Amino acid sequence: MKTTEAGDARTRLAQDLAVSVAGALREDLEQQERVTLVLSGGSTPKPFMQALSQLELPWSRVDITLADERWVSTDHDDSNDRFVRSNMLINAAAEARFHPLVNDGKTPEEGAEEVEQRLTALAWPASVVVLGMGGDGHTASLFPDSDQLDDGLESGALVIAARAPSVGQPRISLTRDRLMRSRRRYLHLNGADKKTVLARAMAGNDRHELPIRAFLDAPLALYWAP
Ligand SMILES: O=C1O[C@H](COP(=O)(O)O)[C@@H](O)[C@H](O)[C@H]1O
Repeated sequence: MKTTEAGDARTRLAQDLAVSVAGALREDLEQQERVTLVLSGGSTPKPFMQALSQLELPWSRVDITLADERWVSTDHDDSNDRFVRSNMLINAAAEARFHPLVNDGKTPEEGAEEVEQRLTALAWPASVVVLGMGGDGHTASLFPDSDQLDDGLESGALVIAARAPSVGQPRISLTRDRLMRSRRRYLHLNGADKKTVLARAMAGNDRHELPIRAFLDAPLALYWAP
């Protein structure tokens, strides 16, 4: 496929996903006062967030948080917080309330408890969780080479501090348990490489090898473009 065609397909996919997510939030907002939307960082979600931000919704009743975050300052290039503020909390969605995963703690280990308390106050189950996936099969910050992977997959905590040799910055991540406390989950992927990784994940069951597997045993809507 030519690059421009792939780009068009990714843009259409991002728009379709935005329409689905907005529909889900609207549906839940008819039943409850506030709803929770959990988003992922990384490069894939940018056009999705921009499309979603333009859709009409009672955004002031939407609480947005992240599946994971790098423990960096909020003006750092790698900050998901900054990414959400620049690409999601704009247009109509500027009215939404954002709940960051970072605080003044020097490390995620130091800051995690306060983040846990803060996020506990949101409406759970979340209406929507949008996951991404890395080429190593990680999702959120549940990395195959992380000493905290078992905790992330098994513990009933809301968040964990996570470190992995494969990534430089310390992270904070929602646990599998919390990500699964959601009415709808979407997996947003672009590219042939990620399709191959997902196919491998679907063909096996070792969650330590490919942590995304921990999310494949329950409904997960796949949004993939070449
Ligand atoms: O590091 C991360 O990577 C994955 C995928 O990122 P992408 O750049 O390939 O879209 C993301 O889902 C995850 O939340 C993030 O921490």
